[in-house]
Amino acid sequence: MSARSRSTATPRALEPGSSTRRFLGLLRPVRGRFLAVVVLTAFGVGLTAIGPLVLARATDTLVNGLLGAQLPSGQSREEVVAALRASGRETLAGVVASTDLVPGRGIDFGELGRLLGVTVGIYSTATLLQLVAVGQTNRAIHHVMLRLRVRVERKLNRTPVATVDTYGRGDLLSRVTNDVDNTTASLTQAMGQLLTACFTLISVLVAMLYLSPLMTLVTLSTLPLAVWATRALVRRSQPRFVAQWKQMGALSATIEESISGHEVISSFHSGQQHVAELGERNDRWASESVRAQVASGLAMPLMTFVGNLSYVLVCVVGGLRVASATMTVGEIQAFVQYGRQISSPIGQISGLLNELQSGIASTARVLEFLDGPEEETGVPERRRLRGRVEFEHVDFGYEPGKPVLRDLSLVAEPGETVAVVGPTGVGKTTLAHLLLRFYDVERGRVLLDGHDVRELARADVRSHIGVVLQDPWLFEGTIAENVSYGRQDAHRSDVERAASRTGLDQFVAVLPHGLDTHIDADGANLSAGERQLVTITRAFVAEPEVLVLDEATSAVDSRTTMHVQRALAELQRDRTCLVIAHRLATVRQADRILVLDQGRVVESGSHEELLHRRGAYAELQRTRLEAS
Ligand SMILES: Nc1ncnc2c1ncn2[C@@H]1O[C@H](COP(=O)(O)OP(=O)(O)OP(=O)(O)O)[C@@H](O)[C@H]1O
Repeated sequence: MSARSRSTATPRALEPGSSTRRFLGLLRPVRGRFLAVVVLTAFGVGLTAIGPLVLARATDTLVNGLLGAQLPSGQSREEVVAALRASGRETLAGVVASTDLVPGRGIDFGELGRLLGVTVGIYSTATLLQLVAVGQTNRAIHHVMLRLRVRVERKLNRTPVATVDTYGRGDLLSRVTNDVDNTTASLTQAMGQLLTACFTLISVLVAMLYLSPLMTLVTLSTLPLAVWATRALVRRSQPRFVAQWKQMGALSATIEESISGHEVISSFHSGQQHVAELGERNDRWASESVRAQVASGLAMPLMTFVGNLSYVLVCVVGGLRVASATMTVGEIQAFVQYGRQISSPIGQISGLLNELQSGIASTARVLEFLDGPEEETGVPERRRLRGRVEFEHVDFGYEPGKPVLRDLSLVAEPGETVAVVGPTGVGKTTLAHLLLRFYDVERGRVLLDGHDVRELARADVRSHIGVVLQDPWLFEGTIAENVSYGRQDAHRSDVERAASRTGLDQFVAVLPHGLDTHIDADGANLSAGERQLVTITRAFVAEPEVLVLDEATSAVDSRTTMHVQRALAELQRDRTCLVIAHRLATVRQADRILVLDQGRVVESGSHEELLHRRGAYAELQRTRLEAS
């Protein structure tokens, strides 16, 4: 691979800080809705925090009534307190002094009912606001997710082949599926639970401070312990989550291999070996996953423990405060409630931050892919070329220090059929990769009608080159859709004309819906020959000036060979044709045969000329004949 293309093909890793920023940046397109969610959540949670204050009043009304009913009427509260103190009942005196009861008066049910009504109203409104916030959150996240998936889909279509190779197909698959899902789940949590937890923390803190700064301090005295535990857990779990998602990528790669190579695996009975490898990767993923989950799973029990500690402190100190008449029983009850309300968001925030780490790690992987190099887009200029192909002193290697082509030069004149032969792995297919700009040369030039292909847009180059590969690629859809894939603006008449020229029409005539017959993914319900006829017809529709045939007839059964040969001959007529020949039987008709060896063209001529010369080609023929 060239130094230039190598540097652009390598994906860059994101800085940890910038990935968090960009994770939150995903919410930018829905900022209006996000703001609405923030406001709704703030009000909803704020109301919930007011609830215990009203309930405190209700409790005090109850305590006042219960105590008051037992005290003699006709005395003032102060007189009752003094009498209790005189009889040595200090604690009860303190409790009575902390209230505003009227001796002899029982429970004020009217006041109690009103307070309970207010409480129900507060909690109902809070629930309603939070429900609306959840609805808005879901809509916003749905929108963000949709945009992200569209971006990923677009990017996939623009990612250069070289970059896909760099990631590895399985890892890429995992980035665009698992990591996108995980990003979405984390955003939902960040926008929902995390927001609620943060607002709860703030509003409860304000309510507690309003009631009693001292008791607030007592309630929060366990906070440093909670913060320390949270930070320790986050530090431990973040690298574990990154490792977990990395292992998930590797696992997906193995699964993808076993699906795409299913037939080969079955035919070589190597299923067991594959299962073993899958098992090993699965184990590695499971072990990373367990480590990550154990680290983050410790958060909840730890926070519950800290919460309970604070509860005990509030009860003890609160009891003393009531006895010393500085607080009411209702207020202490409110603090018990607040203590619970505040311990839950502290625990939640730590747990959610842990999960967010996993989401941010996934986002970094998705963004790394989205930031990766891409091919220029745009509609190719549709102008006719003569179709002259030239490789001029080309040097190229996929990996540094491993050259494949060395100072290679060749010319295919317009309309000429040039076959390239040579030992396996010598670089024949690489010629097609360079011509199509899947990769760029390291040194030298590849010229199309005299233009350096690197100076033309990739889409432009490819619009002039038709490719028929060894392994026909078909997608799920009708035969006509598969054929017209060769040219976006192809009409039905173009498809029909091409089908009649390649003979595909005769094959589809017996199918139930002709050209509109639906084919499975990869054309599994067609024979190999039929699949190839479809791809040849596809190349026909595109009307390219140059054709690359990658040993197009190798996978064809004898019944269809003749048809495919005829279709190919028709396709080759009046076009420059580069035949990447992996078998020698198919090259005899070529105008010229080039023999590649050690990265160079070592012989050139017609079949007869080369045989006569008794050089590399004759040697290749002889070894092949002996081998067969
Ligand atoms: N994407 C890639 N990344 C790294 N190396 C590659 C890549 N594609 C091919 N190669 C290597 O480059 C060399 C040339 O490969 P190429 O496919 O061009 O050979 P070929 O002559 O077409 O072989 P065959 O006749 O067996 O198909 C081989 O050593 C191959 O292993």
